[in-house]
Amino acid sequence: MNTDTSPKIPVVLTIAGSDSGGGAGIQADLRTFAFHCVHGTSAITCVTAQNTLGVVGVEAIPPEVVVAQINAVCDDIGVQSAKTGMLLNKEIIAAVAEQVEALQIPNLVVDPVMVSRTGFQLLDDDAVKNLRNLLIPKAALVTPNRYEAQILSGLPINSLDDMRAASQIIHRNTGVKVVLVKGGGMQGSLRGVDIWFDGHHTETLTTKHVDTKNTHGTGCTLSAAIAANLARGSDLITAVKQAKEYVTNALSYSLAIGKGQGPVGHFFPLLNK
Ligand SMILES: Nc1ncnc2c1ncn2[C@@H]1O[C@H](COP(=O)(O)OP(=O)(O)OP(=O)(O)O)[C@@H](O)[C@H]1O
Ligand SMILES: Cc1ncc(CO)c(N)n1
Repeated sequence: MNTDTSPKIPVVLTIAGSDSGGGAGIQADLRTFAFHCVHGTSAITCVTAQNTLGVVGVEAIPPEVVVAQINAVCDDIGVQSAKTGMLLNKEIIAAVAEQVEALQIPNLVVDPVMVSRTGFQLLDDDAVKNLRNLLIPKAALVTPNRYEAQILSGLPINSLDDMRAASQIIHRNTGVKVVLVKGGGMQGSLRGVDIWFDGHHTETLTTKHVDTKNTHGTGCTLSAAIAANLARGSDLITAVKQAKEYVTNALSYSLAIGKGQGPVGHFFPLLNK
């Protein structure tokens, strides 16, 4: 084959856990990458047994195997951006932070995954310190949800003003370039509202609230879409706005599968054709 005709496709890396139900984690990330026309690569940090009802088991991948996956991808293929999702424990976080630094991985989006929607703990209690001190400072963007923003800022969050205050504290405490506090865990129409803080400007990013119980994977999908948009050349605020639109569409076309909270649906570009 004449490789000169190969399209130039950006490459993105996800460092995250596997979700057997296919709605979140690595599975959501790779699907999101494909629908953004970027080539997805992965470093799996843990394997979860989960479905739409919740998480029933989790097994960690040894940190050196996580590192080997990151190196295998970066040494040969190279990436234009990366995201982290479920990292599970402090050893994996420290190893990932070291590789991000050593390999100078660009455009890092950190989704500081801590607890599933169904209340299952996805990060050890003693791992928050490493997330805050080692990994988040290396990110272009950190995307805590309501619960994660409360843990990272120490503030209870019940209003938009609380989300704004938390974003500023997280920015100050970690030195991350930009904080996006997500509103999916808030009440009513605030569920479609996120707060952006870059150290100078606060922006309130609003998309229409979608009334559905099938919201599994919104956070993973958002951070994966942001990383994909960055790899395609969008600036950060544009990447976030485009990703929010994608998530809103995915919520509108979410899948009523399983007996619990179904996943967001990525097939909207292919439907009604
Ligand atoms: N019902 C909704 N309608 C519109 N947008 C929503 C809704 N729920 C969540 N979002 C949006 O989805 C994105 C992810 O936010 P959310 O707070 O749900 O993340 P998360 O809790 O990390 O997700 P996950 O359930 O995957 O852990 C945000 O941009 C948020 O505004
Ligand atoms: C593997 C995995 N990553 C992230 C989340 C958060 O939605 C989840 N439930 N499972």
